[in-house]
Amino acid sequence: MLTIALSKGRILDDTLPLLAEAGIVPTENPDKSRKLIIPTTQDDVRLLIVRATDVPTYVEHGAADLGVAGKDVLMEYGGQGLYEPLDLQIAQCKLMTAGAIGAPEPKGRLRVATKFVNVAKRYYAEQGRQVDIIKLYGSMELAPLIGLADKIIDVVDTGNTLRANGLEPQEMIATISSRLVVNKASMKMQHARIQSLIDTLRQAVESRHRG
Ligand SMILES: Nc1ncnc2c1ncn2[C@@H]1O[C@H](COP(=O)(O)OP(=O)(O)OP(=O)(O)O)[C@@H](O)[C@H]1O
Ligand SMILES: O=P(O)(O)OC[C@H]1O[C@H](OP(=O)(O)OP(=O)(O)O)[C@H](O)[C@@H]1O
Repeated sequence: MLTIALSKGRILDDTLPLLAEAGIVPTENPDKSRKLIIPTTQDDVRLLIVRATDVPTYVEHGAADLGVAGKDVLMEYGGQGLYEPLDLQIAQCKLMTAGAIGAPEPKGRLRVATKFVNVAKRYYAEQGRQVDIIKLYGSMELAPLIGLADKIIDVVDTGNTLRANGLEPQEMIATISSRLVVNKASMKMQHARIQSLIDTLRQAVESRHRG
């Protein structure tokens, strides 16, 4: 059995057409179903529906053989516990700092609100900047508006969410897309099978970006 961990929403929506190219189609609509284990048209392949931030955990521990996770989530998760063989070039966005439009740069310690605590620590440590990181789980854009923080670190695509809240994008930390991740033991034990799936997905990604 091959188990693939995916999160509902944009990752699922953008990954299903790629899996379909490999002949893997869920037997029920994962967006509508309440089930968390979804069989596919291939008897020996199933999907696990997990939170986006939990995908690396399922795959590193071998609860799933493969998964799809945003590079932002992988950077925050850290470690060397996973193979990351393929950029699926989906869910593309940027990880950025942002602050209130026109706000002066604070002189002393910077207060930064984010759900990417580890990324934030690393980023400011590299710059030698003293910061207080404030962990949030969502609605980050609120923090500078309400005086909880000077800046946020979040993913930005169109910039509409920032603009709607009087914020502007500032420094670019990383360009982001979703990656196929593979459990290390699975990659050894089921090498031929997983490698052939990676090859098929790579071709699907390449042909999509050619035409
Ligand atoms: N507006 C966006 N445009 C493009 N890609 C995005 C955007 N927002 C997030 N992403 C990417 O898609 C991935 C999944 O995002 P999604 O919104 O589905 O989950 P999440 O809300 O981050 O996770 P959770 O629901 O567990 O908090 C993110 O990790 C990021 O890489
Ligand atoms: O720059 P933008 O295009 O506004 O995208 C950025 C927003 O997208 C994400 O939220 P969410 O997953 O809620 O995004 P969604 O609104 O696209 O569903 C993210 O947390 C930002 O708030």
